[in-house]
Amino acid sequence: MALASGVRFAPRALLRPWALLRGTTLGRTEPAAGGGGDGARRFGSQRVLVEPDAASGVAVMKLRNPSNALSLELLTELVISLEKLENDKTFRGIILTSDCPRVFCAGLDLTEICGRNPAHCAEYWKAMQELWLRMYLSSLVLVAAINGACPAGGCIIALSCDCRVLADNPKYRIGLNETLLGIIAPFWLKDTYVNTIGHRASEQALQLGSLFPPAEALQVGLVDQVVPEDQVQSTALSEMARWLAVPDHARQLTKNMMRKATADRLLRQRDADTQNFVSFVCRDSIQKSLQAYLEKLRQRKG
Ligand SMILES: CCCCCCCCCCCCC/C=C/C(=O)SCCNC(=O)CCNC(=O)[C@H](O)C(C)(C)COP(=O)(O)OP(=O)(O)OC[C@H]1O[C@@H](n2cnc3c(N)ncnc32)[C@H](O)[C@@H]1OP(=O)(O)O
Repeated sequence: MALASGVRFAPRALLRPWALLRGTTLGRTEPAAGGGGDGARRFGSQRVLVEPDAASGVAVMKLRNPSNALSLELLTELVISLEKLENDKTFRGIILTSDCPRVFCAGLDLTEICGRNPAHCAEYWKAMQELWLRMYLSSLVLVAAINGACPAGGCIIALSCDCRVLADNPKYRIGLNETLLGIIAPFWLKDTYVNTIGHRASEQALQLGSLFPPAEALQVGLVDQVVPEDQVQSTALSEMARWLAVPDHARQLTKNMMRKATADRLLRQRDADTQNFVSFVCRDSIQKSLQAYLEKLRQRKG
């Protein structure tokens, strides 16, 4: 972590050369609609589309998985896209949004932990930890433009950003609803919640598994702005400008000062956290609940 320079403090050594890029098209670049020079070239993969604007130093990163459930592939592609932008000094900020109607991110992809062996569950959870660590400690400004439902793992992604703009639609609820699914948010999610909305509000919201509609999310401090749906992107850009008005080194070191202890706590206990997760989700009772829940989701669709 090159803390002294104040430029890059995301822990590079965290990234493992996962051999799981099956079926991805990472690194492919294509001209953006309307053509243009280098500043308009977008790149991406099956599940993440990146639209970089070199002139402003801001890239828009769009999730485009079904329901944006956090599959292993999506987690990996997000980490790689993030790293690519962090390594390119042209970029100072990312707006993270969804290309999927009505859903920002459906949280953990439950098919990754339902009926899978412990080794797969462990690989999956490590990838989840990795993305959170990368995002939470990113040297870039991350603004979440939340244009859809944002439960559980979706909320974690949003919380790891520096700022959140939520579309004013009562169906777009946000929060950590794990308890209602019979699961428990691990300590680092709890810590992130507490860092964002404070201890008492987190205690209540975590125990009750609250999913907040926009006005309540704003009131509790879970999001920074609630705006009409067609203004989410423009508001995210205005927020970005506000954050980018601050000198990078001062903002980055301050961000690190605020977040490092929380991230370090996970880094110290990463293996134990993985073991807890695996032994928990591999229990018969949890597997049965997961199966029933997935079935309910599929039936609800019809
Ligand atoms: C002391 C011990 C300590 C132990 C520590 C261990 C802790 C272990 C637990 C760890 C907890 C980690 C924290 C994170 C948890 C999670 O994220 S759990 C996932 C929570 N997410 C949800 O509950 C969301 C479920 N989905 C929905 O509510 C809706 O789908 C939606 C997001 C609101 C979108 O609605 P709509 O647009 O109407 O789409 P649908 O038709 O409902 O869905 C489309 C298809 O997508 C599938 N799908 C949806 N969500 C998921 C998902 N999360 N995983 C997998 N698949 C999902 C859905 O089934 C549909 O599929 P098809 O029918 O095949 O199209």
